[in-house]
Amino acid sequence: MRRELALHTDKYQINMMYAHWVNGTHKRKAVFEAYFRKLPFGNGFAVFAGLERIAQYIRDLRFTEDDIRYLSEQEENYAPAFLEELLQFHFKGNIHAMKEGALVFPDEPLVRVEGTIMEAQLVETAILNFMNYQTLIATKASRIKQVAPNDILLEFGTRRAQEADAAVWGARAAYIGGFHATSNMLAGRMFGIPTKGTHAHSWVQSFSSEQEAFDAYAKVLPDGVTLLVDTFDTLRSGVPHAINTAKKLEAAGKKMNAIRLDSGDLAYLSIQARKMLDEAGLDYVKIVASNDLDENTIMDLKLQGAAIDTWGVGTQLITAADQPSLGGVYKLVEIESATGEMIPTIKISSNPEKVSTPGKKDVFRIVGTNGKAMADYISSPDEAAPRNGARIKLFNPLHPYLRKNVDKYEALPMLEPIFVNGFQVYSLPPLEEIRRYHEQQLDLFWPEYLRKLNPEVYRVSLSEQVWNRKQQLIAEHMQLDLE
Ligand SMILES: Nc1ncnc2c1ncn2[C@@H]1O[C@H](COP(=O)(O)OP(=O)(O)OP(=O)(O)O)[C@@H](O)[C@H]1O
Ligand SMILES: O=P(O)(O)OC[C@H]1O[C@H](OP(=O)(O)OP(=O)(O)O)[C@H](O)[C@@H]1O
Ligand SMILES: O=C(O)c1cccnc1
Repeated sequence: MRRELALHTDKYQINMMYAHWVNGTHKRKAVFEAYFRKLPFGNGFAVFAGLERIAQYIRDLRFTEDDIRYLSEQEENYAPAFLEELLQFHFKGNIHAMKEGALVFPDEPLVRVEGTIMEAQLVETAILNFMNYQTLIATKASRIKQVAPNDILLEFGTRRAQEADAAVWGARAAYIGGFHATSNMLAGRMFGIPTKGTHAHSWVQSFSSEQEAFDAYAKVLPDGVTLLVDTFDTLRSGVPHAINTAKKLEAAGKKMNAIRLDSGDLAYLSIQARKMLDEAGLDYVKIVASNDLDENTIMDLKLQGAAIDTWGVGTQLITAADQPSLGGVYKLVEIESATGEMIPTIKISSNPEKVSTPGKKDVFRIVGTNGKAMADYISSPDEAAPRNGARIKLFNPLHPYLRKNVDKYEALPMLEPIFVNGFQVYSLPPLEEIRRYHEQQLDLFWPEYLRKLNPEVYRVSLSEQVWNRKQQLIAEHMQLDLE
C-alpha cells in the first residue's frame, strides 16, 4: 500500500537506464507492449485488471531523496548527475490499456507504453507485477462465478493471501470478476466493495455453551446474523441451536440471515440442514458454505444437490492456487533510430510462440451482425482502422490455415488512452461500472468460449500489414544469422 514505488523495480531496469544515460541513448523513444502468451487455469479468456493501480503508480512515480541516497550507495557507483536526473524524473510518456473487466486473450497488447527508453524501461516491473496478479485473480473469480452464476460469492482470502497488497487488490479483482462482497474491511473502505462477515469458531469456544454463544451474537447483531454451526456437531447441536436462536429472533420481530457450514461433507450437511430449517418454518434462513472451496468443488457440490446459497471462498481464489502466476511479459516493439525514425524490433526465439510481434499495435474486437465477438484483430496504428464494410482477413499467425474474410462487423477499439504526454486523460470508472463492463463483455461471447473445461479457442488475428512486417523481420534476422 506504500505509494512511493519508484524503487519497486528490478535492479536491471535502473542499470539499463544508467547505461543508456552514459551511452547518450536514454532519450530515444521506445514502445513496449505487455501481454501474456497462455491463458491461466485452462480457461478460455482472462479478465483484465490492475489498471487503477498502474495509473496510481504512474501518477505518483517520483524518486525521493531517500531513494536517491539508497541508489548512491549501490556497488554500481551511479554518476551523481544521473542520480540528479532521477530526482527530477516523472513519467512524460503515453500509455494505452485495456479497460478493467475486459475479456482478454493471449498475444494481444493489454498495456502499451510509449516514452523515452529510460522511462518505459523503468515501469516494466511494476506494470507487470500489478497486471499479472490482478488479472489472474479476476480471471479465477470469473471462473468461480461461471459455476455459481445465481449464488452469492464472498471473498474470504485475506488470511491466506501473499501479504497485505495481494489481499486488498485481490479482493478488488475478485469483485471485478463477479464476487459480491469481501471480508476485508480495508478493501471495503478503499474501493467501496460491500463487506460481509459471519463469526469464527473462537466465538463459540469462548462461551460455556453453543446456545449461549449463538443467542449472545444474535442479540448484539440482530439484523441478518449468520451463525457458524460446525464447532461441535453440525446436525446434532449446531443446527438445532441455530434454529432455537432464529425462533427467539422471530419472537422479537427479527430474522436470522443464515447458518454457515465450514467442515465435513458440505453436500450432505447442507441438504440435512435445509430440511431441518424448513421443517422449523425457517425457509428464509440461507446456508453459507466455506472450507477450501474453488470452482471444481463448488461445481461438484452443486451436482450433488447441495443446498448452499452462498459460497465463502478464500485460499484457492486469493492465491490462484492451481496457477499462482500469469506469465505476462513486456516487450520492446519499436525503438527510435539515431536518425529519429521509429524502427520495429523483434525478439526471436526457437519457440515460435515466443517470437514477439514487432511494431506498435492496436487491438479491435470484431463483433458480427449477431452481436457476438468473432475474433480480435491486431493492426498497426498507421494502417486504416477496420470499419464496417471494409473487408478484413481474419487469420491467426500460429494457425494460418484458419482464414476468414469478413466485411459486415463492428470493430470495437480495445485500447484506451490512459496517459498522454504524462497526463492522465482517462478517468478511472467506479468499481460498479467496471463490474458491469465485465458482464457486458461476457455477453459478447458465445458460451463455447466461456466454458470452464476445454473451451473453444478464441482467435486473435494479425492484420496483413502486421503479419508481413513480422515475416520480414524474421527473414532479415535469419539472413543476418547466415552472414
Ligand atoms: N460433498 C463434497 N464433495 C466434494 N468435496 C467436498 C464435499 N464436502 C466437502 N468437500 C470439500 O472437501 C474438502 C474437505 O477437506 P477436509 O477433509 O480437510 O475438511 P474437513 O476435515 O471436513 O474440515 P476441516 O479440516 O476444515 O475441519 C474441502 O475442500 C471441502 O470443500
Ligand atoms: O477455506 P478458505 O477458502 O481459505 O476460506 C476461509 C477459511 O478461513 C476460515 O477458517 P480457517 O481456515 O482460518 O480455519 P479452519 O479451516 O480451521 O476453520 C473460514 O472458516 C474458512 O474456512
Ligand atoms: O466472515 C467469515 O465467515 C469469514 C471471514 C474470513 C475468513 N473466513 C470466514
